[in-house]
Amino acid sequence: MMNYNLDPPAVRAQTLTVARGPRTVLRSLDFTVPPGQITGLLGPSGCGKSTLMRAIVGTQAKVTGTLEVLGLPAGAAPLRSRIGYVTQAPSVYDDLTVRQNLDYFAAILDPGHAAAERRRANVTRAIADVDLTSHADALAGNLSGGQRSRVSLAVALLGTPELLVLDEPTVGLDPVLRRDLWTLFHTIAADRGATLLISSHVMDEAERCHRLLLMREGTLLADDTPDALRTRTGAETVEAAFLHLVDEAAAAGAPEKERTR
Ligand SMILES: Nc1ncnc2c1ncn2[C@@H]1O[C@H](COP(=O)(O)OP(=O)(O)OP(=O)(O)O)[C@@H](O)[C@H]1O
Repeated sequence: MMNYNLDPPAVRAQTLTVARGPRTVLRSLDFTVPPGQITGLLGPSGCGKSTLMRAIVGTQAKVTGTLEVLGLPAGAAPLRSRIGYVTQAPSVYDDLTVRQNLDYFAAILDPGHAAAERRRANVTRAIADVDLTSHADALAGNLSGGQRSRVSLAVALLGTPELLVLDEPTVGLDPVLRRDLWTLFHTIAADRGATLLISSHVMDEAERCHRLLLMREGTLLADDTPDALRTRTGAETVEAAFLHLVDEAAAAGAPEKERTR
């Protein structure tokens, strides 16, 4: 398929390798993440999704190879305000209200008396973005799991980031909340032109992404659209396509593994 998107990629990795302790957990990855789209990072638990996200946001040590984010080396200081990152554990203070949580993070992001008005507007907008306006004055400790996840997401949206990196944002949520969050992700991509990189190990969420990076054991099995993956493998679902690629890689890689043992 021709690629008419001439914008520079939001993320570009070349021979990206990451070690954690004595183990190599990402092995020579080559991929790009196109701007303004939702890219899903999918693979089983422990395959390296969080490690890859940490490398992209610049919090991971022992990264080698090339990793450019929004045209700059990953971890470069100017990227801090251009990237929103939500980790798996919601970073929310239970003894503060939703608005107070947002006020706190806004003060770190955009400090100073002169910025007070802008901070207030950004906090109100971020709360509205995640549909929590009616709960703005509720204590975070009294919110449901899904609402707490949305507070974390609102924190990430505060600085109107160009790149949102969301580590398993829907884990543990019921199907209705998961659907609502995916609707919100699509709205953020469409309305703001933001790039979203979203990890999940739930394969049905893959169908909601524009593009997919399928991972297994620190390697990339595929970097494609859901449609192209299904067509290429003759599978009906992305899950079946993933399993097909796992079998294919195992068949191709087994002798190599034996040789390097
Ligand atoms: N602090 C650490 N020190 C050493 N190895 C680690 C550390 N954290 C993770 N690992 C290893 O790195 C590999 C990749 O872990 P990572 O958390 O990136 O996987 P993941 O795909 O995000 O998993 P999950 O879906 O369960 O969150 C795993 O084998 C894990 O055991």
